[in-house]
Amino acid sequence: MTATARPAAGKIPATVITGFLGAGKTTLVRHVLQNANGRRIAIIVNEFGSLGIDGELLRSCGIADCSEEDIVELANGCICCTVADEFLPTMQALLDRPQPPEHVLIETSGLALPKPLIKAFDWPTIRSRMTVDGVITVVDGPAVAAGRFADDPEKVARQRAEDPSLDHDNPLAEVFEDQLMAADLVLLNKADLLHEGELDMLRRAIAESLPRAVKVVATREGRIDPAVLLGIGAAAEDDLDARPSHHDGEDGHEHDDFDTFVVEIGEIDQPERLVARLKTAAETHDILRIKGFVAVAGKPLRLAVQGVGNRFHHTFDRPWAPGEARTGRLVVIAETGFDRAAIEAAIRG
Ligand SMILES: Nc1nc2c(ncn2[C@@H]2O[C@H](COP(=O)(O)OP(=O)(O)OP(=O)(O)O)[C@@H](O)[C@H]2O)c(=O)[nH]1
Repeated sequence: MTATARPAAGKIPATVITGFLGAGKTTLVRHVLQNANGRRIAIIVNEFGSLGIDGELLRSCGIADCSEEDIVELANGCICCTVADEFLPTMQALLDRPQPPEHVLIETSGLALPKPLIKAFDWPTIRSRMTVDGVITVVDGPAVAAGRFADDPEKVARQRAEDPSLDHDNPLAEVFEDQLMAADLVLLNKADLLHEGELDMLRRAIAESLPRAVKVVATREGRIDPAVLLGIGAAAEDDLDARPSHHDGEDGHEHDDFDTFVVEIGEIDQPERLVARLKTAAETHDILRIKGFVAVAGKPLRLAVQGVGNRFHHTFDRPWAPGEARTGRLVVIAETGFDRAAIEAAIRG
């Protein structure tokens, strides 16, 4: 890769990759790693659920330049709420390595608000040595086109009638908008699932909804030249006011709008049957995200399963390791209020 502009005073640049559940953040990170051309990149991966699926997916993708120690997982919680306890010590440890990384990519969980994370770069110990080079927001194009994050006007009117002080009724919309408003660059991903007309319309609508001029680029599987992503030189930690949030003025935020659990399943016979059950469960229970690994009878390889809304994808990713229990584990994320027992039953069949 051509050397990208090094931000001020030799600070190590960090790129924050945000975007709603399943938008394509891990896919983008993988693409950047595959095209790093020897650049020493460290990855911090944060997940909402307690299982580190994204870290696993990145580790199993067989990129020569990417060693295990360059992927640091912050699972079990949301990075925006664990900044002091987990994120800052992790960054400190990276900086204190004999050979610190040349660039740090931070993949937030799909439910994280990016602003508290950007603010953390203002802490004195980090500020002197690192800068937020840019915030990249990955958008699930088809999900936006389907109105996934749009308000339901009737519901809003009903709720406002009950509570006139209400700011927003829609937790999905709120997270999605916070992620967009923090962006230095928006990737309108999954362009392969949209028509040209839809792409143009979405590009315009997203650009117009942003508080400042930000480029919106259509991508497929995060395929974009890393030179465009890295080296933006935004110094976002100095520019927080330009990135409004629904949670400005609050001390923290709650994640009780969303919940997650893990379903354990034994060996399955046919991936297609499992996927059919998952689809039905996702549609019936309005599940936002399902992902994990499953063992298939007679197969030495582990099956990686991914679902966003009712769109599923499965692929064998790596052999089960010697001594590793062939137990399937699927993370389920949905808005709170779901029927866990019914979802588990529907998935197990
Ligand atoms: N059709 C299509 N699928 C895509 C594209 N990019 C990613 N995907 C698929 O979308 C699913 C989710 O992708 P991820 O990269 O895991 O998404 P993520 O944002 O990291 O997900 P979370 O970490 O759970 O929030 C996977 O099945 C990907 O293969 C794309 O451009 N087109």
